[in-house]
Amino acid sequence: MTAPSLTPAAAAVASPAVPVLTADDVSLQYTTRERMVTATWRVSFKVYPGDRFVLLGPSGCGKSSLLKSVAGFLPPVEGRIRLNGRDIKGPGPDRMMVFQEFDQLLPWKSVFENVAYPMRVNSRFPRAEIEERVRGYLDKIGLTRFADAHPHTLSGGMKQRVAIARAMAMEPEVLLMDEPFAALDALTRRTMQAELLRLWEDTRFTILFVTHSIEEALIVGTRILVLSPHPGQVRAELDATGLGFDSVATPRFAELQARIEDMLFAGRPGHTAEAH
Ligand SMILES: Nc1ncnc2c1ncn2[C@@H]1O[C@H](COP(=O)(O)OP(=O)(O)OP(=O)(O)O)[C@@H](O)[C@H]1O
Repeated sequence: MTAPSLTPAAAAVASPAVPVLTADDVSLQYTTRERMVTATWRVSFKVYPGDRFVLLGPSGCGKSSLLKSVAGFLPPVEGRIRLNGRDIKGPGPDRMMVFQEFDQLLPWKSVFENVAYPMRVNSRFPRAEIEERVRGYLDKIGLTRFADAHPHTLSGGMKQRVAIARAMAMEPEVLLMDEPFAALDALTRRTMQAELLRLWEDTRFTILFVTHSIEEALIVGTRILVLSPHPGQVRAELDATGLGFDSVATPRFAELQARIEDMLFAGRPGHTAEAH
């Protein structure tokens, strides 16, 4: 009897050992008229289905550039990025991005239409399913009552929720999140982190999440890639499985936090390893 063949995506889900996303020795550069900037230098990592994979590092280490490259907007000058075994050649609906900025929604469209928009301009789902899918995702993020509202009437947190619903509704292979909560106040940021974890518990989607907050990385991430300052190189990959809000005061959380701080700040003024 021959084994049933699986699509690359289905095969990746069937075997947790098959990465959904692979970056091999990825170097990224920008060439402007005045100079050439190396954003990352030979960065490698693997993201497995259901990972909440965090890229963590100081400002300018190339986190956003890596995300842009995975999204298909910035080809590597060296190395390869593959999604389900295929080289990334450009943007696609299998990788949806959530940004930090509150102005990522279309201001002239309602919340409902914002969430529906990528589905309407893509053939990923049958037309007849779109409305139901939008309603389902608005319900998931608690914004059903605001379906007809326009973005300018929403708070920052609500706008980010809409952006997350819009990206999730496409059911991408990887959800790309570029400091999605960085512009929110501390309280709303916590709420949104908790909400993301709740949504993840529901469907275990794959997330590639960029942050420069060590605490956020430990709360949100299952695996953390620590990058050195500019140009970004891999310092370490850490397992943060099982950590969350409940573990903020635990020895394991403190130990990982201290290790990351040492990696990022050792030798800098004001940093002493004994402080931990
Ligand atoms: N469009 C661009 N043109 C030229 N240089 C750029 C461009 N975008 C980013 N860079 C440079 O590439 C390097 C990496 O930038 P990137 O935004 O990826 O870092 P980051 O780690 O995401 O930083 P931050 O946390 O501040 O957003 C920086 O030196 C930055 O100045």
